[in-house]
Formats: sequence, C-alpha cells, structure tokens
Amino acid sequence: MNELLRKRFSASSRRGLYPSARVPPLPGMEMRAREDTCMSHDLTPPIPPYAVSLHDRFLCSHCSSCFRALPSHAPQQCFDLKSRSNSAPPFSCPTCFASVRYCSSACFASDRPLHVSSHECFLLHQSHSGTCPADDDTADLRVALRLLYSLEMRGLLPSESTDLPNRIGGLLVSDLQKVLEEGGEVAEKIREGGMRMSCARNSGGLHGAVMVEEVVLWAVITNAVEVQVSKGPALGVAVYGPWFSWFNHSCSPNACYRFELDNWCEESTSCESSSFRVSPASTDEASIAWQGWYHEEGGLAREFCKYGPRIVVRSIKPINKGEEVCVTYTDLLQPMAIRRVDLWPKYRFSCCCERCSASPQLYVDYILSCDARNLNTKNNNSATAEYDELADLLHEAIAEYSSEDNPKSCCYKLESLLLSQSSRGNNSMENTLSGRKFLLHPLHHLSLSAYVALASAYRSLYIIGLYEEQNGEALKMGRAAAAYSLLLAAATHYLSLFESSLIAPTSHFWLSAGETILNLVQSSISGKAKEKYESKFRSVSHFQCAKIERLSRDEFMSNSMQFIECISTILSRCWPFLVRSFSYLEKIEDPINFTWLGGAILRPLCSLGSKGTTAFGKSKCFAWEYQSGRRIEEEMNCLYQLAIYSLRYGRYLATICYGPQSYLIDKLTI
Ligand SMILES: C[S@@+](CC[C@H](N)C(=O)[O-])C[C@H]1O[C@@H](n2cnc3c(N)ncnc32)[C@H](O)[C@@H]1O
Repeated sequence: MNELLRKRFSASSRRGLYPSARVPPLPGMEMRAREDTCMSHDLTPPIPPYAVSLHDRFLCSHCSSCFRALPSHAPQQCFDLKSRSNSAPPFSCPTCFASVRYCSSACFASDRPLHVSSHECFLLHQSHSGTCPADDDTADLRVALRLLYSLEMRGLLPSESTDLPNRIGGLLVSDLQKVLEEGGEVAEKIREGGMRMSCARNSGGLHGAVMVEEVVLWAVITNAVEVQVSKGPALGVAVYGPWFSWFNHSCSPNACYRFELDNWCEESTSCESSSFRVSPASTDEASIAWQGWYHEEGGLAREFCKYGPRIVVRSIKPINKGEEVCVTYTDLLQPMAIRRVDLWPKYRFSCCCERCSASPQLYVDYILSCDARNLNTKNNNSATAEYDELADLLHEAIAEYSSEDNPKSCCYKLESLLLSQSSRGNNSMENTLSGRKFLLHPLHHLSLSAYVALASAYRSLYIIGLYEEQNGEALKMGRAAAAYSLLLAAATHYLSLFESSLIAPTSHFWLSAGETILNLVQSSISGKAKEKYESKFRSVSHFQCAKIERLSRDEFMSNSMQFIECISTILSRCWPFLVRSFSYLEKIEDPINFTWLGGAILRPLCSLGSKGTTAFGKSKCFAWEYQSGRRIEEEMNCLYQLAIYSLRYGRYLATICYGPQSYLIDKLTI
C-alpha cells in the first residue's frame, strides 16, 4: 500500500504528523457574499476555464475541446493510423497519433492551435511512443502546459527573477519552495513533471531551468478541480481563474459546484462581476492589489478557453451578506484527522473551520471515528493498533478491487472483516464485545468506505449474473447491491442531519440506491407487471419535489424527516427480503434508524422539529398493503416504491446542491 493511502486509513495520522488545526490561516484571497442568500441559489454565472484536459483514458471517447462524448461509432483505438482522416467526426490531431479527438470542425479549429502550441501534442506523442510509463495519467501535465502557454501569450507570467512568485494569473502558488525542500510525493511529482513539461516545450531537449514549469504545475496541483459531468469517474482536470479559484475550503462548506457543457455562447458576457453574488475580499495589502487586478484585468481570462466545461458555484446553506463562501476540497465523510492528511500535501493548510475547531469535537466527527463501544460514553479511546490493522485490511481489499477488478473476492474479504468487527445491533451489543479491542458500527467512516465498495462490487456481480443468464444468482447479487446502496444512503442521510453540507454526497447515494433497486425490479418482472406498478403508483402518489427557491432550513429539515418517515414504512417491509442469506446485512435490523447504536446518538435528533410546508405533496406517505407470505412479485412491488422514493428524494437533494441543470437530474424520467 502506498504511503499516502496508508496514512489516509491509519490512526497514526491523528498523532501530530501535520500542523494543528489552531494554526491561523495565511492571509490571501477569499470570496464573500454580496447579499443575503438562501440555500440552493447559483452564486456565480457559468465560469469558463483557464485550461482543461481530459484524463488519458477519455482521450479516445470524448472531445478534447468541449468534453462531450464522441459518437459511439467512432473508432476506439487511439493508434489506428487509418483513423487519421479528418473529413468526418471524430476530427483528430494527426501529429500525436490521433490521441486527441474533436466532435466537430468548430472544436477542432478552436482547440488544435492550443494543443499544438502548448506542446501538449508533443507530450502525448512522447507518452505514446513508449518513452514514458503507459499507465501514468498525463492530464495534470497537459493542463499545466496549456495553462503555461495561455498565461505566456497574455503576458501574465512573472518576469524572469530568481524569486519564486506568489501568484500567477491570480492563482496562488506560494509555498512551492517549502514543498520542494521538504520532499515527498508531491515534490517528486513537481520535479518529474516539470522536467517532462520542459522536455516537451523544447521538443525533446531539456532546457536548463525548469522553474516556470514547476510553478505552473504547482498552480495546477493547488487550484485544479476534477471535472464531473456524468456518472462514473471524472472526465478530466480543469483550472479556473480567480472567479472560482479564490473560493477557500471549509469542512462545513456553505456552497458546492457543478459543471456545465451546454448553452455555451461565445459572445457571453455573463462573467461580468455584476452577475456574481460573491466578491473577492482579502486581509492583507498584497492581496488587495490582486482584488484590483480581478476587477481590471481579470476579464482577460474570459478568452482563455472558448469551449470546455464551465463551473457554477451554488449555495447549499443560507448565507448572510459579508459571510465567507467556501467549498470543500476533500471528502467530508472522512473524520478530521484524515481530512487534514488529505489537504496538507496539495494545499498546505490546516483547516480551522467551525467543524474542525469545535471543542469538544462535533457529533459528526465523533461518530465517524468512534469505537462502537464508546458511543454512550463520548469517550473515544479506541485501541490504535487494532484500528490500524483493520483500516489496513479494509483498504487493501478495496485497493485490490480497484486494481484487479475481482468483485467476488472483494465482497468476501470486506464482509468477513465487517462481520468479525461488527456489533450485533439492537440491544445485544454488549454480548459481542468480549475479546475485541475495536468495534465498528455502520456510521464509522471505515464502514462507509466498505459499503461504497460493496455496493459497487455486488452491482458488478449482478450484471455478470444477468449476462450469464443465471437469474437466481443475479437476483441474489442485486439484492445485496440494493441493500448496501440503501445502507450507505441512509447512513449519510442520518449524518447530514448533523452536518448539513453532507446533503451533497447524500444526494448521490440516494440516486444510486434508487437506480440500483429500479434495475433489480425491472430485470425481475414482466413488462406487464411493470406497467401495473407504474400506473398504480402514479395514480395515488403526490410525492413530488416542491419548488426549492427560497427554501428555508426548517422547510428542508421537515421535508427530510417526512421522507425518512415514508421510506421507513416501506423499507421495513422489503429489508428482510433484500438481506436474506447475507450474514453481515442480516445483523442490521433497520438500516434507516440508527438509534439502536445508543443513547449519545439520540440526543441531537430531539431538536429537529417538523415545521413548514412539505416538498413531498399534500398526501401522506403512501405504501401498499403488505401481506405476509408474499411472492416475489409482491416483493418487487414494494421495492418499486422504494426505488421511486429514493430517486425522487435524491433528485430533490441534487437540485438543491447542484441546480436543475445538473447531470444528476436530467436523465431521470421518474
Ligand atoms: C484554490 S486556493 C484558494 C484561494 C486562496 N486563498 C488565494 O489566496 O488565492 C487554495 C489555497 O488557499 C488557501 N486556503 C484555502 N482554504 C483555506 C483554509 N480553510 N484555511 C487556510 N488556507 C486556505 C491555501 O493556501 C490553499 O492552498
């Protein structure tokens, strides 16, 4: 296991390897609200990128300019020299063995000059001619080459000097010297990457100093974001100008962001500062100069990238005028120690947000890392060695699944580990405690990571079962996939009641649970039965998401509680069917109600009222009558409702966090 991954999962990271959260933030740029804003409002217009690049594995299948998928009949083999013809889509660059492709002549014309002049073309040519490791993704280097060239052309690179600059094109690049001196993975990446960039820029020859390449690569590491425009892995990497890159991080953020590929208008003037609900602010004099730059020269950057994914920042909490607006740079479902380990190497700060500096620590951080036996005591003295061993084993199983794609082995290993470390649930927890030095519960971050992998692995086994026409086995695997997806959605939903920014990952998990269950139902019933369910459900349910503009926190909480009430009724009927013959899952009697974990978990819920209007229609939750001794069709009937409710609630949350334009919303017809 590599060092960084080992630290991610290891409790030793809690023992002061990184500076304490009490270190005050460095002065710099930040974004503040210009007016009072409700949750679920776009705070910026769509912001065009400074530079974008697809990850290597998407170069063949997506347009390198606009990031849209290429027509499916396009040849998938990158190095097929016959595909070098440019008379019909996909249009490709002949110089780098057609590594880079475009969906239209407009995209080709707009992007190819930058592709060639930035020497991205040469770098790809080199990579594919076998001089570089084939499994090494070059997106960061390519986006850095593109950024470097664009900055150079606009005179935005600092003049030659022996001192390293603090900013380039408005982007923070301080601390590079320290990073290089301290060494480690990131320093190595910058040194090696800087050389490869310099080599590409000098057509194979190495030019003495690579300082400028290293600075720009560091700007990419500190400021770039992964571009997520569809389900599955991120398509590429993008760097945005100050309009986006000046948003700081918080572990309890009040905003998140989405990417947009559509409706791009070349003449758009929407990036005028008047169309922003935020404006830059700073605490030190040097930064105030940059604030001026933002208003006066920042417009230059509008022409950087005509196509490519634009980014929109959106509020996920009510924000007061003057309040700082922050997004997250890391996975918020990790406990504080791991978030800190994640953030430090790339961003060089220790977060002092209200979540990180709360004393005693907030409930959500406590529960994410607490030994199951300590839930009632608020004491988290878990045995470190036991925890480390478990974390390592779980991580190894997950890493093996990612690299070797053996879902069966992953399910076996993870479930065996969970089973050997789990509490029994309900009132019998104490019975299982003897002999154990660490005990997992379902809200622990290690359990959540395991559920993500298990849901995915069982989904793969379900598809394999269907493909091999082993319907009984497929149904069994599909049940487990649905159960783990639901458990994950319910657990993060529960955590989001205590840390509301977690509604963003929660929306993904409910949508994924809904889709998994729907697939299971659709592959298990006849078309006729499906029609019957659909019409029956449509005629009685008013379960619709109400408008989300001007949504108050009380309304949102009330809607969430009502959703949980509805789904609990249905879930109690189909959970036993989903988990039958899966030993770990069978231990969890009620996946939506975590009160069985103990007294400490109950308290925060008592303050949640149910005021305000509901988003889920005027009718009460609807659930079909349950009869004992049901047949498979009746189980499916019940699961169908569960799928619809999960999808609709997931869509409701996704609309709040990402807006109705999000890719998460528009594919859903239910
Ligand atoms: C993408 S930039 C954000 C804007 C930056 N503050 C600036 O002045 O340009 C990322 C850098 O901002 C700083 N930063 C972001 N969030 C921070 C936080 N919560 N506390 C301290 N520094 C932070 C770190 O230096 C980080 O490397």
